[in-house]
Amino acid sequence: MASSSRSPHLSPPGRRRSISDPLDAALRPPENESPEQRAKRLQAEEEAKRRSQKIDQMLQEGERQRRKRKTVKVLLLGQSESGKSTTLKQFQLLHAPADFHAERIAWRFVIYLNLLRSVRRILDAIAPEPDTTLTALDDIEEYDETEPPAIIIGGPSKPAYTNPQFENYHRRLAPLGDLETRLIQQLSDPEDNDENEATRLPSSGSTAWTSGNSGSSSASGNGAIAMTASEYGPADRSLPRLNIPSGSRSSPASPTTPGSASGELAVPTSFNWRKRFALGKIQSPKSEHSGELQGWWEDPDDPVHVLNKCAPVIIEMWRDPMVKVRLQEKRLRLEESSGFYLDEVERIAAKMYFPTDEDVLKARLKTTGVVEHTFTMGKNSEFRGVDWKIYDVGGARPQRHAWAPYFDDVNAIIFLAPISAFDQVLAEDPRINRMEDSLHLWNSVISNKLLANVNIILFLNKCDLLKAKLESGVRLVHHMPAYRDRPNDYDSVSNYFRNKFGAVHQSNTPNRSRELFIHFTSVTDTRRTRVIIYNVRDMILSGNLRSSALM
Ligand SMILES: Nc1nc2c(ncn2[C@@H]2O[C@H](COP(=O)(O)OP(=O)(O)OP(=O)(O)O)[C@@H](O)[C@H]2O)c(=O)[nH]1
Ligand SMILES: [Mg+2]
Repeated sequence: MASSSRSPHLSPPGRRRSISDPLDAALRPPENESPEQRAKRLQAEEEAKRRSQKIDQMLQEGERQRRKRKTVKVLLLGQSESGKSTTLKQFQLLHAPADFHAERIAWRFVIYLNLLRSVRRILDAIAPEPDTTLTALDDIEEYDETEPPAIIIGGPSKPAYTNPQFENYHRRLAPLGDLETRLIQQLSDPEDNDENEATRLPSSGSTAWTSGNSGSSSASGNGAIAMTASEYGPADRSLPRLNIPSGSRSSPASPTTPGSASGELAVPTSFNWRKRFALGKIQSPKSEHSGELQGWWEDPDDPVHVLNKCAPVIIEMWRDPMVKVRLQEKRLRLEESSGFYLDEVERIAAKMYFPTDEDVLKARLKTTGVVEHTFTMGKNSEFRGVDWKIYDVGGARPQRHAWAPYFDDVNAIIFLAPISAFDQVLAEDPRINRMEDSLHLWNSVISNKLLANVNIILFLNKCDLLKAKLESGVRLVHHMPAYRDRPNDYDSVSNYFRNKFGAVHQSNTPNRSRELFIHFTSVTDTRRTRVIIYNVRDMILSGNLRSSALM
């Protein structure tokens, strides 16, 4: 085969073109090229080559940057109600405030439900009770009498009780039963027919909202209320009703487990309820004149109207001195419970109520499954280009099996232990003291070999509640005899817990050189938590980036 004479720099190595190749002919220098023309052509070719090299360089830089983009994975661990989701909300408030604010309105129904749960707890507490002679420990099956518990739970039972106002409150608040059902249906995923796991509360049953069976009230001294769909009283048909999509009405995938002793609101991770209720998505009536969306408060079917109508009764009941005495007798400190809004009923039940940041941080919605959130460090951050992935897991016992798959490539763990919970039991298992559970869980996390090189940050959380609890006279030694005669003040107790958790780490960590970072937190407090989060974030990021030589 004949070969042509071509400019060598135009011929790709290893490839020979036939003389008839039109591209080759086009690229060949003109036959009668003058020296000036040749110089010009060579200059143009040089320029093209320079441009091409520059493009190559830019592409390489892009690739280098892409590879440099690092994801730091952080796992939030701890028992149920330890504050994991609240910590995630604080991260969101810091790194994606616009999203957080856009979603605030979606929390309205959750907040209503939290308020209704508190009302239900009061009604249960003041319901007539027959004489009982059992002690809390007698109630526990399999309790080994030869071995006293390390941590004491429960307390002695009370004699028969009747509250003269019970029937009155009960009757006037009956519409809330129907409202609660409707709110739960609203928050249920119409597509999801799976049975959603919900926390089993240590109560034998709730009488709230129901009529005629007030003598069979729960005797739980723990303030836990069970809610079952069948227990709701007859709905007040004269009240405005909310339009429930037919899918959810026929197969209510209730966030609680109907028929079981469960009362904790939980929406499955797969259902994006926040999006459904975000601003602009709410079905509201349109103005007759402009056709524009008006507020939900103009919708006669909106739940706010029932709540608004019952608000004066709720306030009256909450302020009733006899109710206060009863709650004290039952050691029910509702102020310290999750999702407490009873002191703000007027504001929450107002027709134009719009949740504040604090309201959203206080709202209680149990996590089921694992929720992943990604935040990208902003342009002005020294960690720009870094993705910060946070996994929020369900902390209740039946949820914990889902944690292990995330241990593989995690960079840091924020473990939350609510240190105010020393006198409480697990909602899902009333035989177990919360503090005991937290310490066990802590031990299994820090002794896990897979996590040996993972940064561990411990949040000793709910310090605000711990302070309030100790100030109200609750003594740690009554629940943890090992505390003996140490002072019962906040500093002594919080340091005791710090040492206890620190000692468990010291003795059981598979990595002796691992540093443990401990913070005393109240993660509902935005100002203080912000500072802690900044410190933790920078520590985790710089530690991880440095160790992978990317800084
Ligand atoms: N007062 C007070 N309340 C807190 C604090 N931390 C969390 N809470 C409240 O406690 C409740 C439970 O917090 P969550 O963040 O939902 O708990 P969680 O660990 O995600 O629980 P699960 O999803 O069941 O695993 C919420 O109502 C929070 O507002 C705190 O430090 N102080
Ligand atoms: Mg959660």
